[in-house]
Amino acid sequence: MIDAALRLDDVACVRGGRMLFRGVHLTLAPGNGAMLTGPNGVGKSSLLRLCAGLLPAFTGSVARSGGVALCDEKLALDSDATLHKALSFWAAIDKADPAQVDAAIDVMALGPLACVPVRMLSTGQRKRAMLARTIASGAAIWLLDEPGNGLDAASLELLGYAVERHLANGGISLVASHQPLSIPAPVTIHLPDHQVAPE
Ligand SMILES: Nc1ncnc2c1ncn2[C@@H]1O[C@H](COP(=O)(O)OP(=O)(O)OP(=O)(O)O)[C@@H](O)[C@H]1O
Repeated sequence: MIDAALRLDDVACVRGGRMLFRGVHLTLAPGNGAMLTGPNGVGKSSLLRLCAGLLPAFTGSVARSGGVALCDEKLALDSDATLHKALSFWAAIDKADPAQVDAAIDVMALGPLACVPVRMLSTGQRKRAMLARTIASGAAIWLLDEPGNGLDAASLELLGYAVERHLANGGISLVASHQPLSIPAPVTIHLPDHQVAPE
């Protein structure tokens, strides 16, 4: 992950004909974490999609170096497969070491559920499974959209620990949340500060 980098230069985003934000600058190097804050609808998910390359910037530029994992509200795990099999499927596509699946399951304390079909997981357990998928991917750049949704206090601690370890290993994280989260992120982009005032 030595070469991981994420850089936004003067980025603006338009969706549905409306400018959501503009003038966003961000430079993240190995070991750097940032938070993306603001109320519902301000454009946090849109900015993460921009960073993932799934949405074009209206103006400005987005540059990435290293693999990207976007963890949002979509489950994207085979609901009929066991958790271990569903995670292994994606790890193979990501060309990740299969051992990383077991490690990710451990990090998110999902060991007792490894043989349970994904469809039987609770809301919080599914969220932990999606985070485990991100961890197992081995991607350098983690884009986490509301990763605390549905997590209990113990799971929130696991999330904080996982991000901390990822950064210590030279990864990068950008985390969108409308609620405070206890995760390492010295940089904050508060999106309401980048909104265009209505005329
Ligand atoms: N595909 C789309 N086409 C048009 N507008 C969209 C599209 N997706 C999202 N929007 C609009 O863009 C705005 C920002 O949405 P976004 O999901 O980025 O906000 P958010 O800050 O992540 O919100 P939340 O905290 O509720 O998740 C919203 O007004 C939303 O309706």
